[in-house]
Amino acid sequence: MAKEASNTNSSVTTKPPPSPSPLRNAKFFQANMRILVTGGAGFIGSHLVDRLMENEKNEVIVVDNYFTGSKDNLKKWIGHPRFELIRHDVTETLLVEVDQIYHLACPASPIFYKYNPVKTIKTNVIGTLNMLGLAKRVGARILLTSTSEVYGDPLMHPQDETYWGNVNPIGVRSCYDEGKRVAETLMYDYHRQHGIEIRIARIFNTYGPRMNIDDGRVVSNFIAQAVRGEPLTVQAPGTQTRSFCYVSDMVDGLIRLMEGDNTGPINIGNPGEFTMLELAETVKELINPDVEIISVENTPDDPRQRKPDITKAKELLGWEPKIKLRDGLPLMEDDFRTRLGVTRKN
Ligand SMILES: NC(=O)c1ccc[n+]([C@@H]2O[C@H](COP(=O)([O-])OP(=O)(O)OC[C@H]3O[C@@H](n4cnc5c(N)ncnc54)[C@H](O)[C@@H]3O)[C@@H](O)[C@H]2O)c1
Ligand SMILES: O=c1ccn([C@@H]2O[C@H](COP(=O)(O)OP(=O)(O)O[C@H]3OC[C@@H](O)[C@H](O)[C@H]3O)[C@@H](O)[C@H]2O)c(=O)[nH]1
Repeated sequence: MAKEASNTNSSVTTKPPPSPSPLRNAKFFQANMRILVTGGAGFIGSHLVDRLMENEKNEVIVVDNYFTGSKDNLKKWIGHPRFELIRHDVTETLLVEVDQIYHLACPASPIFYKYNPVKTIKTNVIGTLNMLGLAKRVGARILLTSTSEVYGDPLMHPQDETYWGNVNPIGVRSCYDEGKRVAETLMYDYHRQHGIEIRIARIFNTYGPRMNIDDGRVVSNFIAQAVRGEPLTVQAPGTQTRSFCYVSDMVDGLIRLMEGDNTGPINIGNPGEFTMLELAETVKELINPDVEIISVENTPDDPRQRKPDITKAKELLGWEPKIKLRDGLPLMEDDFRTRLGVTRKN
């Protein structure tokens, strides 16, 4: 069992972690590392699965209820002897024997997480409890994909992990923001009370191929609009900022966090910060200079600024993003053009 040399509150750990399966130490049977990815049919999850499957020592089990994910994202692995796909909702208990759990299951786009807010809370709270219960039973290490939304509409800029956030507890985004905050609390309580090995990633806005075309998040919206020749819808005022991380960088950060000795929470994101108007102008310039940029109404509680301080990720994980927005957008454009069936004009 790896030593728990965590960087934050884990010095208060009271119990040793549960033992993993005896097969780990078996003399004649070299078991593969068996890894569960919840939400593995989604955008980040499917890219993570691709990377994990590259290692021949890994067996990967995906559970997903296909609310926002799709089997299509995993089609190259279906039928592979080291891969299993299970239709399962994490709000129900799950019994599988695994060594690591990447717990991603949760709708991530605001229009989807607000669609059924009670279900979003259940997914974050009951779903995380179930995965922690599983980790406890089988002695697995568990990583939670938390979010920059735990900082709410931040009063500290850029945000580092010591900031406790500015979150509306009763707003339309609370099902997600507060749900993830409780999920983080549960992770730490299982760690302190039961010795579970935990990892918490606070993910900032991530983009890349395989995002749902109608996902509703800003990068996928703008790219789909530019490819279709429709106006780019900047939600007012357009001066709000976000920092966008390309998905391959994100997956690299998640794996480093899982494999390392630090519990987190650790921000994983790209500190390059843009207003939504700047993003629209960049997409227009790179993808379709003929499209209009229009201002549309915003939704309540939209955070006004967001940028990760990634000092901790650099120091503790040796990680920093490599792909700049201007290089990542065209990679995503290719994927969207293929799926939308719209070729480039010469
Ligand atoms: N993409 C981002 O910018 C971002 C930012 C911060 C945090 N995150 C977190 O990363 C994770 C993945 O995000 P994503 O962008 O890939 O989103 P996504 O919506 O593409 O993927 C989420 C996956 O979880 C599945 N799912 C949802 N509820 C489930 C349930 N109850 N049981 C089983 N499966 C369920 C969905 O069907 C989908 O496949 C989420 O936990 C999200 O909160 C993402
Ligand atoms: O068409 C659009 C969509 C969105 N926007 C704006 O773009 C910004 C980003 O919005 P998105 O919906 O992409 O995402 P948000 O930053 O609000 O939430 C995101 O951040 C953290 C993650 O946990 C969430 O999963 C993710 O969706 C917002 O200011 C929004 O008002 C537009 O200007 N136009």
